[in-house]
Amino acid sequence: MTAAGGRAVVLDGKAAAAAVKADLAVRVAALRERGVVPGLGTVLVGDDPGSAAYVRGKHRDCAEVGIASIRVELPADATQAQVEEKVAELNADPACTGFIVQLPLPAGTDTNRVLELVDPDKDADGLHPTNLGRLVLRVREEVTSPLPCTPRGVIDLLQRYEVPLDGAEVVVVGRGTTVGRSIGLLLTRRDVNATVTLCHTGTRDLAAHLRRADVVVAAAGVPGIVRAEDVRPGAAVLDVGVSRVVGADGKAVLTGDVAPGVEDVAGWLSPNPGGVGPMTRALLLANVVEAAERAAG
Ligand SMILES: Nc1nc2c(c(=O)[nH]1)N[C@@H](CN(C=O)c1ccc(C(=O)N[C@@H](CCC(=O)O)C(=O)O)cc1)CN2
Repeated sequence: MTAAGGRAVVLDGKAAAAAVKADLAVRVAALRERGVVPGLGTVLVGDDPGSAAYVRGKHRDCAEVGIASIRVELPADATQAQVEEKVAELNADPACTGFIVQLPLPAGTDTNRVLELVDPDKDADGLHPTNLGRLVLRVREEVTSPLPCTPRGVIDLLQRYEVPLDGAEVVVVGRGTTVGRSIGLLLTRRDVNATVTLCHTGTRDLAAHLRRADVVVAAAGVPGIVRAEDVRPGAAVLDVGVSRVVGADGKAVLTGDVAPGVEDVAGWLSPNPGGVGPMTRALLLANVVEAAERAAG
């Protein structure tokens, strides 16, 4: 499907996530018939309302597909040792077949140290150094270790809507851990075959990069950083950024990285909300189910 009438085709993440979850529900039922119950654990540290809402959403999704839920919560002033202890408990818990530590962790917590302590076989986020390393090493073959959820969601959406990726110029904006740094590894695998440029705050002329992109993945967390005048007509634009801004009515609203007007230039556009976010959640469940399937043989 391509754009018609000058407006972008919507990359509908809610519909795509529903399809992913329907498939997973069947696979979970098959696992349960074999006596295997996949279980997702979450570690939430602190009282950030956004993080708490994401974690609640993850457990709602689990209930939808038949995955068991294990919730661990710690106060914002939890020590590094307390966070590490919870990770160790989930590593040892047979009811937990995969888990995540909700990010960001409060200031003062060593995030990398925490992520390193997650058992790579239970790493539902695909962010353990071993799994990121496997992604680097296995660029030529089917990767069987968990993949980071948002990059996986971006590629799934692009492929579902048949956005051409073979030989495409992809510009990623943002070099964060959960998206920017790893997405290039997936997009440059031989079965995808895109060419990737990773732009960030040190990039000299972002607009020049954007203007030649066939696909833009905006994951900077800077509202409106991708402007209509910088998007090549017909390009696919995926809005992954999430920023909390205060609206005209004084209320906080979530906003993405893509400025209004891009929908009139782009060929495909993932809305925000309703685009990559729901896919991030659905592919987290996929990582949990696949880990349980691998463990069950
Ligand atoms: N351990 C992790 N922490 C974080 C990740 C991650 O992948 N693993 N990503 C983000 C937050 N995140 C998942 O945790 C996430 C963000 C957004 C959505 C989502 O579905 N958003 C909706 C809108 C929700 C709203 O309106 O409040 C959408 O885009 O439609 C899901 C998951 C940082 N932390």
